[in-house]
Amino acid sequence: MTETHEPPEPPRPAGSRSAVRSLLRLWPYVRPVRGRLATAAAVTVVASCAGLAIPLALKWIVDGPVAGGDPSGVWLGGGLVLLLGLLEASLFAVRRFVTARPLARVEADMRADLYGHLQRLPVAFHDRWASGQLLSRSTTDLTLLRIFLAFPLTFLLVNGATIVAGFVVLLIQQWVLGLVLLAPVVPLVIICAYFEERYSRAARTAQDQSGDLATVVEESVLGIRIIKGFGRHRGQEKAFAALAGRLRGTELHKAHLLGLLWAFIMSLPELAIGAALVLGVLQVADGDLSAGTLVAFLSTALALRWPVESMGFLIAISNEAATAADRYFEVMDTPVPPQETASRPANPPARETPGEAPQETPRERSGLRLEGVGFRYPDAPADAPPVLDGVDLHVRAGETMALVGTTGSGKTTLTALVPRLHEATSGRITLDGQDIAAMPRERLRELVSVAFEDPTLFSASVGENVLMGADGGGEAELRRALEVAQAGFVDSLPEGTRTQVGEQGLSLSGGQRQRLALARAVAGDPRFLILDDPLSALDVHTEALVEAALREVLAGTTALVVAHRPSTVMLADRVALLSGGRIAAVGTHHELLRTNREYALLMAGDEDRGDAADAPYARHEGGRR
Ligand SMILES: Nc1ncnc2c1ncn2[C@@H]1O[C@H](COP(=O)(O)OP(=O)(O)OP(=O)(O)O)[C@@H](O)[C@H]1O
Repeated sequence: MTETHEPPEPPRPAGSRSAVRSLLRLWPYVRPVRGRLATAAAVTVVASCAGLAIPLALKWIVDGPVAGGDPSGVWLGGGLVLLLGLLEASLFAVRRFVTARPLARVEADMRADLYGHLQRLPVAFHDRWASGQLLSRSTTDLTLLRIFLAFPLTFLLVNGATIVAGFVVLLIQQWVLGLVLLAPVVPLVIICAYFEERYSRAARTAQDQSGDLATVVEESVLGIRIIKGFGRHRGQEKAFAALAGRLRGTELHKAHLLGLLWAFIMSLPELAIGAALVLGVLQVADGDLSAGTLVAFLSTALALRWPVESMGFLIAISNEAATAADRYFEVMDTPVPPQETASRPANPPARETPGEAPQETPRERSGLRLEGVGFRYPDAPADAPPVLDGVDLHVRAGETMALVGTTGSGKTTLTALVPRLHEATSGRITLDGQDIAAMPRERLRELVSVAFEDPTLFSASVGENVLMGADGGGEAELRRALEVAQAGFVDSLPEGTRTQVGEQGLSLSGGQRQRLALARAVAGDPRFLILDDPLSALDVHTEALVEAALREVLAGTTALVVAHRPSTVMLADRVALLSGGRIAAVGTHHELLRTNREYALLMAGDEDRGDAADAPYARHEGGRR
């Protein structure tokens, strides 16, 4: 952890883009509610017309009953104005009612689609993207889009139409004064175009920065023990303050731009209204214009103030919504590998098609086989050697193979290829003779179960966490899995197996979490078991108990177990040594201790000491330190 903590950069778009084009991409989601939105727009138009009719009623009152000294006419006119006002207000309320529910649905649908897509995207995508960026896209950005659809979208159209209709009314009333009011339109259009481009850029930066901030907060919350343990809270605070300061700067820049736009949008029309007022008064004085027409003209012009002034923040929100749409579709446009939805053709051709029961003969129970398997991480530097290069390994059916190698030799990477968390870049992997590349995902998940070094648990009950590994498994399955993992401690939890474990199982110890993760892996009796150093957090006594129970499970399973310690290696029938991206040696623990210097050094926990070649390997024969 460094003082100037920088979250990984998410992919950011280059160049400019059209806000309209970005927003048009929302159409598939908006289409089902288009009727409601159109109704809301129509209601808003009627409400705006009611508002625009008020000045006309005023003109009638001034030129008619007021000029003619008719009090009952004034009362009638007053009543009419009141009615128009009430109609306008109630129609705006109806608009809200019509749109609220369907737009909440649109937001929920978009969020569900994003979540579903994230689940299908490969692990490599999640390795590359900061979690805060994904979090902010699925929360703040979608809320922004709902707000846009509920308010600015309708009002941009309605206010635009109101402005056009208002100017037509103004020109009909008094075309010279109307032209005076129209004069600011050209400079305002130029200013808006200038503003739009700059505001879009600032909005994008601000939304990305708030995603970065979310990443830092999330990492700080998850890593709170490390931060406290290393006394790094001041450093984290500084890093957070730096990022928050940058976001604040961007928000201020946005506010500055918006303030400038508003200043123009408000002052230019005001100047035009002032000029029209002076001109109108002179015309009334000359007798060229009736006082009623001037009142109506000015009332109409004033009624247009809100639609004109609102354009500033409507454009601003629309820009932010366009940015939110871009950010949303950047994730949604990331293609899901075809294998996530269907099997890909393999050589030899797949022996089963999705949905079919696997065709299997005893001859095909050939275990787990890796043939010429190579792998390179997609974001690895071009000149870096592949992590795995021509791995050949055969784990016989029912056999337990330990996988050992120095730190960073690629053990975890290799184990991740079997459940296809990553796709091998070359070679092939077969399970009982079936190429996993041609196997439907569901089938692969049924066959292979995994437990990783980092035992992630979900915010759910202990039972639910364990039975994730056994679709439809019941109490008996749960008990058996807990027993194998020596996880009897669950019975002393407040609600036994129904106890909720917190985010990442934080309320449990590392060893307890590891045992639950192991129970999850063995529940459901998988035919193939992949365990990545499953006993590393256990004390010697518990480890021995888990090993004894695990041995029974492993007896009927084909297993690949990443091992760092001789005690874990002792669970295995044979051991494979991964070195230089390949399998350098395969044999029993004792054979390799005798014949392979690198293996012997590894088991001695002394891999870096070159002069230890002649160390008395025999002392490890017992398998335990
Ligand atoms: N997501 C990733 N992107 C790029 N490179 C990665 C990624 N994950 C791991 N690597 C690199 O791949 C190599 C193998 O890593 P891996 O985690 O498989 O090693 P390992 O043998 O399991 O190590 P350990 O014993 O410490 O767990 C390392 O050099 C590592 O830096």
